Amino acid sequence: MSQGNKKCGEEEVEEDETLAMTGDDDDDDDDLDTFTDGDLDSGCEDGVLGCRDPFSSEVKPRILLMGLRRSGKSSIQKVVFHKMSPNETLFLESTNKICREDVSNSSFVHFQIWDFPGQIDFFDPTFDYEMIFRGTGALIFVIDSQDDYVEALSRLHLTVTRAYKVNPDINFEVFIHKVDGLSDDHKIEKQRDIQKRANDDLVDAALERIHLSFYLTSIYDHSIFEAFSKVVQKLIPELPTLENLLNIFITNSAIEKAFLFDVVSKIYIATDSSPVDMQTYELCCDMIDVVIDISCIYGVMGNEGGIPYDKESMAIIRLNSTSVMYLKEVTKFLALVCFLREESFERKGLIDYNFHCFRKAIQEVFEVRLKVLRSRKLLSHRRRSRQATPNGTPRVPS
Ligand SMILES: Nc1nc2c(ncn2[C@@H]2O[C@H](COP(=O)(O)OP(=O)(O)OP(=O)(O)O)[C@@H](O)[C@H]2O)c(=O)[nH]1
Repeated sequence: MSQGNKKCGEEEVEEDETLAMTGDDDDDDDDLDTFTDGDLDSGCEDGVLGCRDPFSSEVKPRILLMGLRRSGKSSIQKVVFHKMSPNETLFLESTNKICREDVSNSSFVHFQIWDFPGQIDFFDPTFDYEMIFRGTGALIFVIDSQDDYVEALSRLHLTVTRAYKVNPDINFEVFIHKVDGLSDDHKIEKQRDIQKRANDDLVDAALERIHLSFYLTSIYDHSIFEAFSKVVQKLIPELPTLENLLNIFITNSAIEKAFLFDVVSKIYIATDSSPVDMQTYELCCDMIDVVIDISCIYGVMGNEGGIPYDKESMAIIRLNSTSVMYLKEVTKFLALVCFLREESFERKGLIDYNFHCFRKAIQEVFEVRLKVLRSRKLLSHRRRSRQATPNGTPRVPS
């Protein structure tokens, strides 16, 4: 099914801003001074985006997209989060500013993506890279596998070592990208070579403790969604609980595989502990496309104009391999997609009952998360008000 349904995808993005870099700034406590006033106003009011909030990296982690020019960073962002069709990315213009975007699709998927222009020197003294790396959850470094990657590897090394010094908790993710043009053997060979060289560079710098994760990706198939799913999953603190709930659900319902999907982005935020088979994942993505496309055509649009996806959303697809795919709404943004044998599906009543319990448990996890977020906000609000005098000016330390 088509991935180019922009209408369905548009709602996922709360805001899309382009930040301009300005001069340097010594004040470590106020990250935003590195950007223009306009950006400050539009992007970070009340600490909603958490830029001034010391807990921001936990509340809304940043995912940085870095790499050389034309490696495919903007294309990845557009295809995964804007439903742009891969062919349209041919016409994307080169990014010349840092583009920041808030992704708040679901109760669990909340983060900011910062797309960096390939040609900038982010170690320029006027550029506050410490501020950027400090609030970062994951750094995705994109390497164009169809190009000579010697320069990309040295830039990767520089980026990773600098970032690690500022924030050792960053997850370093390397996308060996544009592998659609390579044969299977060639892909494996490239991955092995890139992985070896990147790790050797770290060993030479006595930084072997830095862990790099590698993924073979392309916007022309589902590999980019799968890789992004894994990157995002590492940033979800509730992941073990979600996996556990899925394990309990599938064992009690004779289901073979279950994914918890963020419907808009098709990122799966959790799955049970059995291994993920790429074909199964692709079928699940296609099923979501079918449901959303059919709902867009025949469904009733809500007042908010979001995707036509609600409590009633469900679908059953019988495959000719005697398997059944079953999709059900879990929350406003999440769907459970299951794979099971036809004979297991005869006990649909039991599956639906177990699903009811599963959904309730997910909602409880979500409520706990909300409570934690609220208390963090309150805490940072109190800290800020303690730092300010009644008329709002900063309190001068006595
Ligand atoms: N074959 C192939 N081409 C891709 C893939 N991803 C991106 N491209 C192409 O690569 C070119 C550059 O993509 P961009 O997304 O603009 O690259 P960028 O890294 O954002 O570039 P800058 O903004 O200059 O830093 C475009 O023509 C894309 O169509 C892929 O997975 N496979």
